[in-house]
Amino acid sequence: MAAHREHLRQHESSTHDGAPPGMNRPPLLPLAGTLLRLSLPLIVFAAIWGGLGKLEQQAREGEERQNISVFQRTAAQQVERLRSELGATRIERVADLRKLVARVLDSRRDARDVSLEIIDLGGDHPRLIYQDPDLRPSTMMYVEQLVIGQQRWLVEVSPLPGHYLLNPSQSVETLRWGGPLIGLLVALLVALLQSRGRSVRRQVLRQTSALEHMNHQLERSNSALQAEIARSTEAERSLRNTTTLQRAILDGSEYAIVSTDTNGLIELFNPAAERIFGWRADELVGRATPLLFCPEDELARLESRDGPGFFAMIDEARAGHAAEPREMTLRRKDGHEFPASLSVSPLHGPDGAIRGYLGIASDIGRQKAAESRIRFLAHYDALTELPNRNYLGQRLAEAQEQCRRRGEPLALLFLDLDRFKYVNDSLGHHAGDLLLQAVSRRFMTCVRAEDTVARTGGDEFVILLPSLPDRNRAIEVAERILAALRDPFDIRSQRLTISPSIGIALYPEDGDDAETLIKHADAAMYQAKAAGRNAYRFYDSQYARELSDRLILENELRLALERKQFVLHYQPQLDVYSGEITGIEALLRWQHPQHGLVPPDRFIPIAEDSGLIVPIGDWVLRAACAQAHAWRVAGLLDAPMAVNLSARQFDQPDLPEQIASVLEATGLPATRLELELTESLVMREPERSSDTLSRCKALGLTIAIDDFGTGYSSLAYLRRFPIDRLKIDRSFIKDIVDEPDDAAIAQAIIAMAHSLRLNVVAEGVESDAQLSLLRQWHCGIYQGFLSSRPLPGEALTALLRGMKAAGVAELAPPPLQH
Ligand SMILES: Nc1nc2c(ncn2[C@@H]2O[C@H](COP(=O)(O)OP(=O)(O)OP(=O)(O)O)[C@@H](O)[C@H]2O)c(=O)[nH]1
Repeated sequence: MAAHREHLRQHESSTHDGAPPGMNRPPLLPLAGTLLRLSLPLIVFAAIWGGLGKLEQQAREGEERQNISVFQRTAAQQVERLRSELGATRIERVADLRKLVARVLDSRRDARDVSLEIIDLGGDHPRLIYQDPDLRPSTMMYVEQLVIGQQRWLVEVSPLPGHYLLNPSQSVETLRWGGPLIGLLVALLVALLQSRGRSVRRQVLRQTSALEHMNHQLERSNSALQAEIARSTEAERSLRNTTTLQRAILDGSEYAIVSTDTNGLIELFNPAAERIFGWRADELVGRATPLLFCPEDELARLESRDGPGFFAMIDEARAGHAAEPREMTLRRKDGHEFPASLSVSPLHGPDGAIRGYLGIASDIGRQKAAESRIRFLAHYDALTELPNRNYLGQRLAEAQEQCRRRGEPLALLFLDLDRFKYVNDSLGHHAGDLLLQAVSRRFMTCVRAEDTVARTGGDEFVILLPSLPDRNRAIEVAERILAALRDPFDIRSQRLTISPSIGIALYPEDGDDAETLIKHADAAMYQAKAAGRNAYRFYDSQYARELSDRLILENELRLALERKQFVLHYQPQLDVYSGEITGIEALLRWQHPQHGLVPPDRFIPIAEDSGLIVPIGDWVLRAACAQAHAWRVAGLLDAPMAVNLSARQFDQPDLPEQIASVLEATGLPATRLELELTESLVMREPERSSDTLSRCKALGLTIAIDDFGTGYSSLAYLRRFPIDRLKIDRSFIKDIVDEPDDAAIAQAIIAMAHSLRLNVVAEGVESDAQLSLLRQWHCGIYQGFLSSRPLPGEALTALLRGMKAAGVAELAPPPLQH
């Protein structure tokens, strides 16, 4: 209202001043305004005055014209009368005439209203005959010539004073004064009307502005009302949704939701509550909590057992606070108790007062079980339920501390099952698991209660023997374990035998801390494995060092490929008679950044054991094929390239496809690739080997058996394989000159190979004498230092270029002369 009044005040002041509020009007404007306001009355005044003045003028002129005509008529009558009166009389003299005239005129003086003057025009000069004594100069005059006898007179008639006046009549006079007066009055009226109009306009403006303001107010209230209506519609909708949502939450909740009044009488019991407590809602509504779910003595017990329990929570709810969920034991209808999480919070009515309580409970039995399982798994192995590596660490630390204090030794046995992988591979993982469980149980029978048997991973176990009287006790346990596993296990109706390899480390002599002890026991276990398995070994620092060197080498070997530390050396194979190059063998070398060229026998076994041989072998195959192709393209050499294959490579099911793709990638024809496989490799699984070799052979490759003679296999047996060549191991060639037995064996191999139509290559030929014997025995090809050491690719390329330039095809020394 105050704002409205202020608005009106501002509006009024703006309409009064004729300028918007806050604006300074120039001082001339009021004057101009006043003049503007006065202009209409002035115009009206002038118009009326002018109009009535014109009327007065016309009336006056009319009156004058009328007076003149009356006067002229009267004057003419007077003159006519005079003529008639004078005409009747004989006048001899002017003086007589004058007298007569005077007399005539005087006789009717009283009745007359005009004066006369008669002038004689008969003489030389006009002569005044008669002049009325009452004659007064006048603006009106009637003149007529009067001829009487011989006399010519000019009669001038003038009105007597007071007669035929030209003064306006009363009405004209009224008009004369009435004009300005009426003009003034009308102007005043106009001014009055103007002022009234302005005031009315102001009033109308004020009312209009007030109406507009009210209109605005109305619009505002209208939109506020509409917003309010929309809000309340929305609130209604959301309330409906909330109610549906609440119902859905109550029905769908996995938590038991129970609401009570302030006296603890149940009002609501949701489906989850029915499930959890075993009561139906209709059995409980109106009954009192909490005794339904927890008997009094149980509540008291809870209070004392769990500290601030149920009642503390209710007290908190009564105080208006939602209590933190508490874990407590609750009871089902059938009396069964279960661990639960319960929270109680107050329910407030619209006035803010507490109108009841809401309890939310969940059965945390499974959660508790899961927690205890997690706790268990943090310390125990899930499969065998033996302590795990983590828990072993704790126990070991405790035992060590105890032994240190007591000055007693301690033994750590590291056990790994021998060839456990085969159990998994042949009978499946599940059988492997069952075996691990059975083995664990047997281990437990071999130790005292204070000992710890832990499973540290896979098929590895650690047995901790604290407070040893002496090292014999460790031996005793190790032997007991070996003996315990000697009896077969019955796993899924299969009788299985498994043995362990055991490494033993002693505290304090083999290590002062847990990590070292475990590492050394592990190293000793490797030694037991190396010694043929199913055995135990005490830690031996020398052996451990070697093992550690080997591990270091293995790690370096893993990086060698990507660091491009491998190189190929090539050794030519020569015709024993002509000395021509009939083939090249690719030999792998490791260019170690610190140790220089590492001999293959130092790293190939490691590569094979670790599986690294597969990617390395693949690299060898590609590099050798690429080099052979390069020599062919350069026109330097067109002989087969021999590449050694490891067992792991050979075992790859898609080996032929891999070789085919390498040949395609490098461009080398299959006929220019020879695969060398050791005798023991192909004899491992003869059927599979035969199949793989046939598939390789089908590509067009040549197959050679390497190191022949070392694998104790019979040549007759080898015939079953699709092979092209035999390579006699250098150990047989080495002494053929001096050892007749070796010579006989070599000769026999060559002869038998010939009978089977196989080519024979003698390896490791270093002397002319050896070569000469080989020639005698018709061994077709040889390879060895005698002709060339294995050479780097560039060196052999240079050699081949030299031979080509010299036009020689033989690399061999000149044949010996006998
Ligand atoms: N069934 C089963 N096998 C497992 C489990 N953990 C690891 N293994 C297998 O156990 C085998 C352990 O093999 P290794 O110890 O390396 O080799 P091995 O065959 O025992 O041979 P050696 O130890 O050299 O005698 C691997 O094949 C793993 O896959 C397990 O929990 N259950």
